[in-house]
Amino acid sequence: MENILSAAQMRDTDAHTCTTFNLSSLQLMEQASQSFVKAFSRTYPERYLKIAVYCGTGNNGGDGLAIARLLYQEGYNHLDVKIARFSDKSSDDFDANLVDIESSHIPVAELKHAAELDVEEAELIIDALIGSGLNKPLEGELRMLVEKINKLDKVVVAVDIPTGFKSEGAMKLSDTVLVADLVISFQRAKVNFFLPESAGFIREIKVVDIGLNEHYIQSLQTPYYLITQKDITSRLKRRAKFTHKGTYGHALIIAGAPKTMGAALLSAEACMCTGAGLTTACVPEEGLTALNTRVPEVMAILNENVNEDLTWKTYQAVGIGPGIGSSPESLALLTKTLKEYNKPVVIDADALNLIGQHHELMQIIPEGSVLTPHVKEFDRLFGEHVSWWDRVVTGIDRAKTMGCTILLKNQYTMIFTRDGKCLFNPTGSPAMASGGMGDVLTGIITSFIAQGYSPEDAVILGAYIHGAAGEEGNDYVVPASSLIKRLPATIATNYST
Ligand SMILES: NC(=O)C1=CN([C@@H]2O[C@H](COP(=O)(O)OP(=O)(O)OC[C@H]3O[C@@H](n4cnc5c(N)ncnc54)[C@H](O)[C@@H]3O)[C@@H](O)[C@H]2O)[C@H](O)CC1
Ligand SMILES: [K+]
Repeated sequence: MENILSAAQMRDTDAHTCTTFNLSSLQLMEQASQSFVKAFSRTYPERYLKIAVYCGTGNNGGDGLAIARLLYQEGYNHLDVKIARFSDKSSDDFDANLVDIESSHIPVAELKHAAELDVEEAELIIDALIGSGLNKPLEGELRMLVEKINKLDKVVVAVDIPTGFKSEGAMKLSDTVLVADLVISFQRAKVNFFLPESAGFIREIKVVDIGLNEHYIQSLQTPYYLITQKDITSRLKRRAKFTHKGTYGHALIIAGAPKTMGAALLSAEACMCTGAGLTTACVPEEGLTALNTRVPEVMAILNENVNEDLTWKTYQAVGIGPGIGSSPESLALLTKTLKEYNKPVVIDADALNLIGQHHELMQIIPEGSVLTPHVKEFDRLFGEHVSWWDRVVTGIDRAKTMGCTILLKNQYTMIFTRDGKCLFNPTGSPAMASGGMGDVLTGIITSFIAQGYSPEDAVILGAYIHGAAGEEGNDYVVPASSLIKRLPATIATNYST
């Protein structure tokens, strides 16, 4: 997994890299600027593009000056630099780069006030005003300048971090941020890039290697990690020769009510297609024909007969919740499951809402269980939150205190582990924003547990594979039932590469 660093850890790595690699901070700035220019010229190869580089007077501004010089050398000759000099402070490396640029042919203008900016001829603006050094919300002249640039409606490419964007901590949608079409960020994505509030400020992100000491970075402690494909390949086990259905476990999916049988069908079919040796669905009698017709591979027990028909030890994994509703019978079934199945349970949808309404059930959730809420279910369980950052804080805390893995669904789904980490899943697409997706995920995770994966690995694999299957084909929308059909192939591609 890739660890995600705080701004302070980034500064620390910066200094450590200079010492261990015998580099000056100016040389590191040059490396970072070269990496930016490489990524920039791949995205915007047109050398006639009119570009304005807006620089602050710290190291982000220093990068901006070096970037302008390097772009000019690369043939981007319709280029000018604007320096926002709203204070007397400047960094040494900014000053050094200013000397270099002043001896070049690039026009440089200094703004002492935001009001001095009237027309902007450039088609594209490079934002090098402030990066990771942001220490308070934008105000005064800088805020006015950023608001003015935002109104220009130009393409904006930010250096490292958009000006005014906090790399960690709670964001407010009312914050003033220079809205970026693209952020070319140094070495690691910043944690707030993964939270939904960032959508209003950032359209696309590219992370470039600037030559920081990776060995050192990996030694740094952080609660935040990004899941990579390697984590999936290293976890997924091949199906060995001479194995049989008994090798891959028997999963029980408790789902569905007469009017919401679709949830049970999707969940059970996803469980089967993820590779559980056997899948049984516990459903109402009204759903039996649908189940037998739609997924003949899945066996059934009737939820009204559970007391006679259910033998817990038959099942290596149990998933409960999709479409069960909130009837007293569902509450009784959930309570029975949590009390009697003394292994981890995958808890989703209506089961989470029932726990939200009957908080005493929290106490009987088996150790190691998996909770898979979407944002509303998360808030019903743990209380209202005003920002996604606050949810991250709560998720980390609750996963530890409950001894459970909590998966909070999102564009970058967050997985809170029992040992206090927050893992971001990179796969998935807005095409997956449609009904039934969560039911499918419950089936996938339950299936991986039945096959012998630990609940935490099952969640990591489940979130990644679910998202990867949704991305395939780049479709406008992926109905949950089509995603299920892709699962066997998606799993196979991820263990064979
Ligand atoms: N390891 C790396 O990632 C490298 C990063 N580089 C670049 O350096 C910046 C960070 O530079 P720094 O000098 O620390 O800060 P900034 O340039 O972002 O900010 C300058 C300065 O601005 C002041 N300030 C902060 N908040 C406000 C505010 N709200 N209003 C007004 N002024 C404000 C504060 O005093 C800051 O110090 C990083 O993003 C990269 O672009 C290196 O070039 C290479 C290695
Ligand atoms: K910036």
